[in-house]
Amino acid sequence: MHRFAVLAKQTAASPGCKGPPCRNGRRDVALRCIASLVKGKQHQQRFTQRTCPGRERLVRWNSAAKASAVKINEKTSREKILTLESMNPQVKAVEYAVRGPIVLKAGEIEKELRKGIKKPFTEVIKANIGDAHAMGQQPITFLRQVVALCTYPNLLDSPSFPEDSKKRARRILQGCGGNSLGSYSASQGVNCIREDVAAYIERRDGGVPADPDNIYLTTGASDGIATILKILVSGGGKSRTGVMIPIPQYPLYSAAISELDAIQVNYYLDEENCWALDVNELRRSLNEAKAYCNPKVLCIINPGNPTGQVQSRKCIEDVIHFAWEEQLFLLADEVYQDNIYSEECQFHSFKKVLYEMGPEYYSNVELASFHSTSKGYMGECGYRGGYMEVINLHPEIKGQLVKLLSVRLCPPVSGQAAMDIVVNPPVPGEESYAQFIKEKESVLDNLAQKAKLTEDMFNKVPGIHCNPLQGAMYAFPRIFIPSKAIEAAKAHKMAPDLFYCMKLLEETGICVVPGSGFGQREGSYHFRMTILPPVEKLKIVLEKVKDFHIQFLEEYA
Ligand SMILES: Cc1ncc(COP(=O)(O)O)c(C=O)c1O
Repeated sequence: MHRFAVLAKQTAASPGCKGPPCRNGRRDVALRCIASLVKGKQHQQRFTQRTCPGRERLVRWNSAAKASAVKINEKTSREKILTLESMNPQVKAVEYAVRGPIVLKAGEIEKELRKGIKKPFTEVIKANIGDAHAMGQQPITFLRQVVALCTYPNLLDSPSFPEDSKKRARRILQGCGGNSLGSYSASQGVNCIREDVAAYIERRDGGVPADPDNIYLTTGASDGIATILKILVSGGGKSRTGVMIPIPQYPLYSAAISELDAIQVNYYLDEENCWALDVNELRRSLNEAKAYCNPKVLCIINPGNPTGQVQSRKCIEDVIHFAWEEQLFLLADEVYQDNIYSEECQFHSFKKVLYEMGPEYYSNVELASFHSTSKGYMGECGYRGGYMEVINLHPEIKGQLVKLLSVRLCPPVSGQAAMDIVVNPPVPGEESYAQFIKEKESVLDNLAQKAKLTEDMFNKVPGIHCNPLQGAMYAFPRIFIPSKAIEAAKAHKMAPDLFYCMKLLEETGICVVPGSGFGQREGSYHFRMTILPPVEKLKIVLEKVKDFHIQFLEEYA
């Protein structure tokens, strides 16, 4: 019988009992007694019903045991090994605004709303992150059918699934060890999926060859980007690797650079010119950086996050030429390659432009480009699927890359299967084609409509200016913050745009990310908002932002 139960019985049976032995201060006994307090409560109830004379003593004993355990904890607890002072300073330096303080606050407000605490709004609208499904977007049926079949192959006998989805699923399963998504794949990814990725790239790039051996399936694009950066960073002092990133940037880059203790080298996008990338600015940034580090990586995000611009072919050529001239390793983040809304813009992959620039370029420039299941029309962020294509990599570095990837075994195989459907969707003549195209176009048309709506509505608000949203999923409007508000922000020890976004959240329930989380020119202020909410909700959000902004300007005039 449990020690406490025995003691409790004794106490109940004998009113003269001196109580449990933990009174003598023995730590082990007291700790065991504390562990049994829950059981003790059951006994207490029984004693109460029986009006047991030992009850009082038992209650006293319970509180004595609790008190002695607290003292023991005080005496025995040692200093933590892992503290803010002793932790990895590179990890401490990491910041990721997209899920930063504003999002924590949004979580707190949601909890308060659930508890029934009254607010000037009834729900928090999380327009802070590019998560389409979280905003109600429905999955692409064919993708989910294939993943479902791969996950539960018994469904392959079901008449509810179209034959083309079954064909895809069988092929993926055959590529998986043991015909199961539940087994590890090769570290570089399932072979047949890498073949499908290579075939997709060739189609996309008008026949420019792609070698499956250069394809690495990844845990979302984030994992590919972080892995390549890890291999690239070396040296100390002035030889430390400098990584050139756009400002504003997607904070995965600054976070990975901090974590690797590399040097962040900023180049600014030209807001006055629709966030275009100007090679003169790249040159300025590179030349300045050479004084304090060894800049050897140039990151490009196209279409841009948070800025939504789509680079022209000419601009891409200039960038490639610059990278070739300055011997920079190019990282082309192309996760929004399907998200182009402006009719004047077209997606050009860095790989294609590189090939078209001729052998001097395509045999020399080292390029890693990234794609993902998370964005586009599918928005399957949760599957953590992605790939990178790396070209002109030194053969020995290829070996090092595979070694590094193999330490983490493999990316999620379900994510690899999802990636396969992104690169190998139904084609004309297949049973699922019509539905697939309808769903895909519906999502993309809807996003295009919302991109235009957002730009137009923001530009009607005095003190807000929004560049055209040519691509991706975000607006990054510039906001005028009056000097009185800047002072108020200082008094709250907040960046002015964080102060603005906090107030927006607290007064309207709309959660957006301050521009300072992405970087912006000194003295300019922005926020990033996704255009993913359904149209009617987006209209409400934009109206609320408008009203808030006008009131904010009045308050701090
Ligand atoms: C520009 C950019 N690159 C990479 C990522 C990471 O995507 P994934 O979910 O594939 O890791 C994102 C996500 O928002 C992004 O916007």
